[in-house]
Amino acid sequence: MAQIEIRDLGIDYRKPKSTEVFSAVDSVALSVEKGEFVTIVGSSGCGKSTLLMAVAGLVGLARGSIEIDGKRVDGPGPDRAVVFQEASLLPWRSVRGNVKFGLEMQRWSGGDLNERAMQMIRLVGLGRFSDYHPHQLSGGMRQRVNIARALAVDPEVLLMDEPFGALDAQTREIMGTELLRIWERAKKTALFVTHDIDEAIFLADKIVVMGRNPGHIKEVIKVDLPRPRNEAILDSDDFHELRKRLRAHLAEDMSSMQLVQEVA
Ligand SMILES: Nc1ncnc2c1ncn2[C@@H]1O[C@H](COP(=O)(O)OP(=O)(O)OP(=O)(O)O)[C@@H](O)[C@H]1O
Repeated sequence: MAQIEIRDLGIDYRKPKSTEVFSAVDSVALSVEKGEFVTIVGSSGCGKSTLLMAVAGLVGLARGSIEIDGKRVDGPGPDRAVVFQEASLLPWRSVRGNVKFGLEMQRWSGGDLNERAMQMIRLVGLGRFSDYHPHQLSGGMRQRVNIARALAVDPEVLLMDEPFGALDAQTREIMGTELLRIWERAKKTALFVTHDIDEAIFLADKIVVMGRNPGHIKEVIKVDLPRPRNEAILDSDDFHELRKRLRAHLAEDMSSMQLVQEVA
């Protein structure tokens, strides 16, 4: 049995200042195996975040179902942790305090809590910075704290919405490699939304390519590149081939968007 099973998913939103409802995601079916790293790509507004938030239990479903380990998702739960684009850290708490915060919410306490927090901080490579406060960290370091906080509560599934979107290209690449190292040790199932084609390939066991109007899955591409991966893989023929395939998908979406704008 797959760990995440999405069947015939549909999500509707209300248009701003209107009673009219539109379908943001429709007829989405997806299976994700335990421990798999799945990236989600597609042009802006095609429903990537909506799909991720639905798995997080933060968006209501209009149609279909989502199951995690056979249990229907009907709201947020401790089996899932979300990492957003902006590191949402408490500025008055240290790195350790921030990581402990998530654990406190789940009623951890005492020495266990401190040990668990430090274990996660070391896992993301910030052992020396545990007493620093968010304003004393770089953007990449802040996102590591965010990831440590998400992993600390030991979720089954890690949901990431453009977690490196606000970082510069070089830091982003470093964070990608770091994330894979962490993921390989933490052995979590991961769903990762990104605009970046190279990032989508580099991280994934499989890539979900979404199309728009309404958001749907166009293709699921299996990535057979060997692991562990490093930047050298970006120059391999297989990587180039996958990049070409994804670019073609996105170009197709862009040209259909232009057509809609011209007709309008
Ligand atoms: N809370 C909301 N209420 C109404 N419409 C929404 C809401 N959230 C998203 N939408 C709309 O739903 C559609 C899908 O949005 P979503 O953010 O899921 O797309 P996305 O692929 O993640 O976009 P991007 O890549 O730009 O972040 C868009 O048309 C967006 O405007």
